[in-house]
Amino acid sequence: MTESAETTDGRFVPFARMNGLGNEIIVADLRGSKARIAADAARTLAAVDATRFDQIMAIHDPLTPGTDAYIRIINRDGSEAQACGNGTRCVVQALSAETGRHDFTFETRAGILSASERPDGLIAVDMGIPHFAWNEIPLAEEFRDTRAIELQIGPIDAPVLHSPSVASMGNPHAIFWVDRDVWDYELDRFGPILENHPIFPERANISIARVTGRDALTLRTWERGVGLTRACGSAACAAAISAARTRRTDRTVTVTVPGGDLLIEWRDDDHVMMTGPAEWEWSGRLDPATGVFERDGEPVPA
Ligand SMILES: N[C@H](CCC[C@H](N)C(=O)O)C(=O)O
Repeated sequence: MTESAETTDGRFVPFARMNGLGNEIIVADLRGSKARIAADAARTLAAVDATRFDQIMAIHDPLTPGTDAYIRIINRDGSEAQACGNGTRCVVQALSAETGRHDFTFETRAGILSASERPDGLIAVDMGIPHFAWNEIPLAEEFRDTRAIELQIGPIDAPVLHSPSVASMGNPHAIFWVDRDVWDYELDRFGPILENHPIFPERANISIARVTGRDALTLRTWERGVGLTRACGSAACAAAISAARTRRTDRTVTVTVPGGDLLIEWRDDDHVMMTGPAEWEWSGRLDPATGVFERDGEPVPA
């Protein structure tokens, strides 16, 4: 994080452009400020190449004693998400660089989670416990068994994708199982239709997954409020637990996403652990009300 916010008129807050396996993340530091990042400001930042992002992780002062920060998660379209695994790793790396600490506890809309930077630099996040009940995901109608729900796309008699597993990792996910290469499917075409399907009253993150072994799967995700991304940590968790729940894999799985590998472990205490990298790219300052920004070392815009 940068120290330069004080040199502005107070509107600007420090941010870092980072990524988690190619999931494009802006970590914005709003601690000590009453400001929030406006949805319009987020959309403005998303429209500029340099600051195009999948999620903004807005770090706020803690609400609950014992936590290090409250994190608001903002999607590219300005909507809010409950969970973001890759972004959480970026926050850990940023705060670890700032404080020298390695263990953190955060609060998000999905609850309280802990995360640690390991000596090898990888970051492990406790993504909490999954939820499988139809009304917790949520779905618009009752399904007793969410390991495979009735939903398909493509011709009625020869659907291209069908019978997804659905799960909540704090945010809603649908996982379509496929036998062929995950790149063979037009996720850019089906993603928007499925994300906004009436069965998902809060929309959903849509993934296609191919099981490649008892401990491995490949995954592509169309993210709610974003679109195709190179990685989605909560989707990797949702896919891994759904694979284990349907006996396709064991409970520890390497999930290969377009940006690389995430290790997911569904522990016996029901918590889902996600381990992977985070990378800093550059830092700057932004105005949370407008989305006006500048890189460190450049003059502050008027
Ligand atoms: N990229 C994130 C997921 C963001 C989820 C968001 N698109 C939503 O639920 O609205 C991750 O690594 O978990």
